[in-house]
Amino acid sequence: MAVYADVIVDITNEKLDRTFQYQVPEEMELKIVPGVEVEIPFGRGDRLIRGYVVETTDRPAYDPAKIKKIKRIVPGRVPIESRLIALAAWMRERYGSTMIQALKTVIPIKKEVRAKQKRLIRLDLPVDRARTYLEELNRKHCTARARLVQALLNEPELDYELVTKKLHITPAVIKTLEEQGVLSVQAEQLYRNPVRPSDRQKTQVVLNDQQQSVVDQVVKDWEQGLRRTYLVHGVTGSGKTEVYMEIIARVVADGRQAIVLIPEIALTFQTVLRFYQRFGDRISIMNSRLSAGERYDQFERAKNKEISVMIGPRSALFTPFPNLGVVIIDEEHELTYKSENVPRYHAREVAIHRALTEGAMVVLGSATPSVDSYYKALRGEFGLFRLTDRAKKNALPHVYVEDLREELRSGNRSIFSARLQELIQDRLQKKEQVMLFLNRRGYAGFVSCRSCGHVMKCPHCDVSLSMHNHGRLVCHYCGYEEPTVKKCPECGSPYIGGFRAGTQQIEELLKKQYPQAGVLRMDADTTRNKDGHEKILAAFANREADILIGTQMIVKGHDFPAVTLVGVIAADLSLYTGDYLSSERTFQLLTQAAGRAGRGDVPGEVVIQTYQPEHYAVVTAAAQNYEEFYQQEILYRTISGYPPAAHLLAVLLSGADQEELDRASGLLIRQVPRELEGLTVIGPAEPAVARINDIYKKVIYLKHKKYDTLTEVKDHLERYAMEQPLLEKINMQFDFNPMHAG
Ligand SMILES: Nc1ncnc2c1ncn2[C@@H]1O[C@H](COP(=O)(O)OP(=O)(O)OP(=O)(O)O)[C@@H](O)[C@H]1O
Ligand SMILES: [Zn+2]
Ligand SMILES: [Zn+2]
Repeated sequence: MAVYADVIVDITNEKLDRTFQYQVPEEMELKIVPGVEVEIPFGRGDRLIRGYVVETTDRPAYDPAKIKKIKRIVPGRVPIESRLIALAAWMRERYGSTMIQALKTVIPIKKEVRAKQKRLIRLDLPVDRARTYLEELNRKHCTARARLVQALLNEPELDYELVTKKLHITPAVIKTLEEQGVLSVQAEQLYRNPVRPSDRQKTQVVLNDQQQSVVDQVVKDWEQGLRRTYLVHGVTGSGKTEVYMEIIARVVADGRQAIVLIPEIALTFQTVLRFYQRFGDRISIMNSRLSAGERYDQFERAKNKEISVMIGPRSALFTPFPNLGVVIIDEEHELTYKSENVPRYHAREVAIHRALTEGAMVVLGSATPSVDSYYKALRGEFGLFRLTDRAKKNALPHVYVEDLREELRSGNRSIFSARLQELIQDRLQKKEQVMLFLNRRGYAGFVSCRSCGHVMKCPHCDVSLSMHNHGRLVCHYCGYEEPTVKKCPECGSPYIGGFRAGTQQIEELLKKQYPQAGVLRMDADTTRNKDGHEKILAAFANREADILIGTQMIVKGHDFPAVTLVGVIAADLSLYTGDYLSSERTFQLLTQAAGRAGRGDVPGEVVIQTYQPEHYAVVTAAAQNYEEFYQQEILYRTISGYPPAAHLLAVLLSGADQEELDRASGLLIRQVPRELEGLTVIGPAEPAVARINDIYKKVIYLKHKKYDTLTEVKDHLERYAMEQPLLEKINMQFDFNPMHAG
């Protein structure tokens, strides 16, 4: 059978989907795979040009007699483009998508956008005068200006964006200082080739024994040509970032490049500055605010080896470094590493695959490693290192767990426990700051008893049931339903229902109870406007308010030294999100929230409020005991057959016509090859949100011990869908080991 190849001739073009089909000469058949660079006759004159194979097929797109033949495979070194196309092909197969969707994920799209001019802020005062000025600002409590001058004293040149977005300083403040002659704002050209006056040696710390031992072992492997994945489990503040930088420095010294993935929310000014001080303009920072043009420029600079280190969120993983040496993934447990767009890839898996094919290593780091990575580390798949001590020796905060059932029993109906109220009062008096955290993630419609803590769960899936609009309790995995209860089946109490508490409600209560307190609220409502996010954080950093209320947006990466109390209003909100990750997520959120308290000189306190004080996620988080949490959690995953003990594939179906969708999902579920041993089929069920904008949704779950079995099923369903007219009207997407609730 003849084989045809779709070839792309200009991958920098916006139209990645413009491919041209060629016939593959028989002798090349085994070598023609996605990514291979080929020479092809092109256009009327059949002039020879180069292109890349993106896909092969046995179906000709048009009359086979008119399809030209590939001339030859371009010999020599495999260009980075080839490797990225091969990576896209791997992602397509592993996660399920079209080749074009995969290519668009991996390859930056060049648009005719004029890149915005980058600006730089430079200190214009001599250092001693700047110091005097800083003292004066501090005396007058001009906190925003003081913070900027302090930052400029640490690093005399700063990226403008960095200062406004990450240091939370408003343009007005910069303007004022500029008018006073303290600093000047300059344009990009100067930025690109800056004279770097700062003495970098000064900022380099001496690694402690634990840190040094990690670096030594990784470097030893590196020098011996061993390429592995490592997991660094280090408590908050244990100095993981220093370890990363040391490893990067070693790799860069060999002429290789490094990618550092950091969740955008944790990509704070302090972090960026540390990399900047160490590697100067060999680094580049990526964030989601960059225009397509800016992103493209950055990738070009990476390809041309103008930079050696790329720092950014998930998509920075595709930086086209020609000679990649290491990929670092900080906060590797973060959900944002899993893409919510097709192909729904996980950056950790893709990083490991990319590293494998390019001879690079991978370093994962977290204070609360994902159960998935820890499982692999314990099995020897990843090298495991532990950093058990804080580098600066300041103590971890004291954690109180407050039982909300007890509060109810003793007549306290407020959403603040007696302990939290007392501690808030104390901090207001001492003029220290408080963060209150409502861990609402996604849709949490669980039903629980406020008297005994009982939670309504699915009898088949061991996840919490969700209350739906139609007044029934539904399991998001298997579709099991039961009527809403009026009385607690455990204790008979009438106080059973959905948990309802919003950030706005908390704000109103606080204002009533502590009229003297300045309160800021950060949630989807208050951050809707452009820069709303930054303005709130800036105001809090400037101590314009005593209390900051927020959702998970406030727990990550922000360093507020005056915060000495953190309250978690209801740990239960993330304990029962109706999916198998809820305990893991809760443990991480509680640990991270606790990590916000006592970053300065005064030790911190944390109050965790819950109806389930005996839940292992709460107990182990309060004790800061990861090992114990992991042991309990892996037991649950193993018994219930959830990842990493088994793999889960969600087949997401959607369509505008409910009746068609029902028929299509019925057809599809009958196509699942049930004879495959060990395969569990669940559904079709309604997901958490069963209808959005009049588009109906259904989900089928497939479970198996082996990932590859699930990709086989996926391939089978894809083929079936292409031939079945009804399924053409239905949108079908695959999500392997889904991480987003519902
Ligand atoms: N060996 C060291 N000697 C002195 N200070 C250190 C050392 N290593 C790290 N530090 C300092 O300790 C603080 C915490 O270090 P770092 O941010 O690297 O920790 P981390 O593990 O990445 O923290 P987190 O998990 O909170 O992000 C930083 O201020 C850093 O400069
Ligand atoms: Zn009860
Ligand atoms: Zn169920």
